[in-house]
Amino acid sequence: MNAGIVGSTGYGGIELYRLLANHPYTEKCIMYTSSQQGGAYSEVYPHVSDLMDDPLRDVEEAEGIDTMFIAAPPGVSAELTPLLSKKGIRVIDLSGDLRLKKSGEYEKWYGRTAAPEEMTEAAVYGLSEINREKIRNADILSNPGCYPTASLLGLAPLLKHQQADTGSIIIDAKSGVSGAGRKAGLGTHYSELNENLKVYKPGEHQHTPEIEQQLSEWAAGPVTISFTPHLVPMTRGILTTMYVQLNEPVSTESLLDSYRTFYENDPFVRIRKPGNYPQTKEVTGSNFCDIGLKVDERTGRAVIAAVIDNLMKGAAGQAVQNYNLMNGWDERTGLKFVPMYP
Ligand SMILES: NC(=O)C1=CN([C@@H]2O[C@H](COP(=O)(O)OP(=O)(O)OC[C@H]3O[C@@H](n4cnc5c(N)ncnc54)[C@H](OP(=O)(O)O)[C@@H]3O)[C@@H](O)[C@H]2O)C=CC1
Ligand SMILES: CC(=O)N[C@@H](CCC(=O)OP(=O)(O)O)C(=O)O
Repeated sequence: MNAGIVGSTGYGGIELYRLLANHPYTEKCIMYTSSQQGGAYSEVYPHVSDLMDDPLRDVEEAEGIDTMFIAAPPGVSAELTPLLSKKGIRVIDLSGDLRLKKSGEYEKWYGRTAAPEEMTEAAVYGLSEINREKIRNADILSNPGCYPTASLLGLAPLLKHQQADTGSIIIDAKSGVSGAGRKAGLGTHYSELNENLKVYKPGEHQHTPEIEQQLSEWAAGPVTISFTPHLVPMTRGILTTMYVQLNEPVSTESLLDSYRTFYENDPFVRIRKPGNYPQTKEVTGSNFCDIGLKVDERTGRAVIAAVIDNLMKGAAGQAVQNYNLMNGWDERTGLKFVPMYP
């Protein structure tokens, strides 16, 4: 099986290379660029010297590829996916281009022209644990956003079991700076970021409709959330802390039991014990999503904490998990990493 990476020079691209280089069923990995054709990949990333010195190529020349991973800014996949599909190449898109199904939503939140409707319709939303059966048959896979992955995995059991007051959901999210990509601007300059913490895009972040779309499907009715992301001075990691009013009283122990049952066949979701809340460092470099929670009996709210590595379960890791499912392989193939610690 041969794979290609569009956007290979970015953070999502280099993380995909790290995974595919060790993937037993991927013979070749071809690296594409829109700006640095001809140069060796190891010139962009010297840490892969002697491992990947192949020249970077132009995607227009793509051939002999079975699956193309697209890890490029918004708008690229909307244009490229129809062309690749026509060539019979399966697409796994890490951007937000194919995630929003409702007409007008992409234009509203991303401020640009949406992909052709038939592409968005054909794209399967790749939240692996929830959509496994559809993913197995996908030719176009839309990989979830980093914040939506942590938020949705943390909320799925409550929503699917109709235990949540769906008008009450607050998601307070924090991300490491690699989430902004390699070419991020001034806001990610060391001296702006170091010893600092800030809110950005409260109520207007592009992942809001993606989370609402999935929650509404589970709740079988419209769900509106309050979603506030924060930028944290660390390289990798996302922590989402979610506050949900419960419909009926339930104990922490019993809610944790129902989460454990819900995810019992999902090797990458780990549910913590009562009183144990996951930390971003505990999943770094791995494809795990770790979840801890407490029912605050005083307020009747569940407080749920979910952590992921934004470049792994939030991007390249989940993309490879979906690649495995699409090819009928064990979904853990090439992903059996113990998290890096400390
Ligand atoms: N970073 C993260 O944690 C996550 C990122 N994502 C999404 O994945 C995508 C990639 O993000 P990330 O790797 O962080 O971003 P980066 O900015 O690090 O890299 C993006 C890469 O895209 C390439 N690119 C730019 N313009 C074009 C173009 N017109 N055509 C083709 N390629 C282009 C660039 O490489 P070159 O100039 O060589 O072509 C660049 O290296 C984004 O859509 C992002 O939103 C999703 C989940 C998490
Ligand atoms: C820290 C940080 O800046 N994170 C990025 C995540 C972007 C992303 O993943 O964008 P799409 O999934 O929409 O392509 C952001 O908040 O915009």
